[in-house]
Amino acid sequence: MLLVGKTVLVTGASAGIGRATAIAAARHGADVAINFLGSEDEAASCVAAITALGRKAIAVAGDVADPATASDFVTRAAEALGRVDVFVNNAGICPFHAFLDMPVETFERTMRVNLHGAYFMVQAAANQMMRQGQGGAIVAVSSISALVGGEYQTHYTPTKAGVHSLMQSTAIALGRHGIRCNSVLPGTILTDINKEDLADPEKRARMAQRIPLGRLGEPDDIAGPIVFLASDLARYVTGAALLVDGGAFVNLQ
Ligand SMILES: NC(=O)C1=CN([C@@H]2O[C@H](COP(=O)(O)OP(=O)(O)OC[C@H]3O[C@@H](n4cnc5c(N)ncnc54)[C@H](O)[C@@H]3O)[C@@H](O)[C@H]2O)C=CC1
Ligand SMILES: C[C@H](O)[C@@H]1OC(=O)[C@H](O)[C@@H]1O
Repeated sequence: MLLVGKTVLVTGASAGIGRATAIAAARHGADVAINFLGSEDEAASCVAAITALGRKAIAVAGDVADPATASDFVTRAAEALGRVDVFVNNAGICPFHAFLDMPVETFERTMRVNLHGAYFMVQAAANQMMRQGQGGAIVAVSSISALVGGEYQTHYTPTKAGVHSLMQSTAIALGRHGIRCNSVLPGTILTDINKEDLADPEKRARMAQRIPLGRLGEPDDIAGPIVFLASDLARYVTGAALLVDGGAFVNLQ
């Protein structure tokens, strides 16, 4: 159990990697607050899974693209659970689209959710950790896409590079306060974000073949590394980026 007595906040946690992370944190002894947008039922199901593990949980609705959501989420989490020790910035979108006719709205929405949202959420969480005066850990879900391109992800990959860069800069800004900032860089993980893109069995098989570990990832493959970075086992790790991709990145030829 790596997070006993900690309070963990996760954005976009009603499904996918966020949900797996929230539940893994509870399994490791943490109380958990989740931010979500959309399905109340999915959020309630995540809360139920956490409380079934004997931990406290709350769900707070909010669009991370709105900067006001950040202070609302952090304030309500701290009121309900007492404090904020770990913040996981996970919420994200990837509406696949070609470059040459990228709609302005798609570009701007992707930036606002993935990058602006991360910025204001991390800032709000860090300010709460500062008020508590006992340090903390921030983990951002970046991507292998911070390191490589994607033909239909020209709006998305810069946000993931941006999130990775944000962790490097906040690691410097917050290190003296005992707040560690790291990112995880998942490879391709089977979730709703890529359900449509990977619906073609040939594409899916081609992607899996490129992965030395022989399969696409699942949300729990990412939850473990996030829990590790959030925990005191990683107490001297800050400004780091942990690639969690089954070996895909190094498999050039
Ligand atoms: N699935 C993959 O292959 C990879 C995913 N990632 C990143 O992982 C993170 C989680 O994505 P997945 O679990 O894969 O997809 P997902 O679609 O299952 O989960 C995304 C979550 O973010 C929430 N969300 C979306 N927009 C939001 C907003 N404006 N405000 C609040 N919540 C919002 C969604 O409701 C959902 O719960 C994203 O940041 C994504 O970029 C990174 C690398 C690979
Ligand atoms: C959504 C994509 O399948 C996924 O997102 C990422 O960040 C990965 O690089 C994959 O392209």
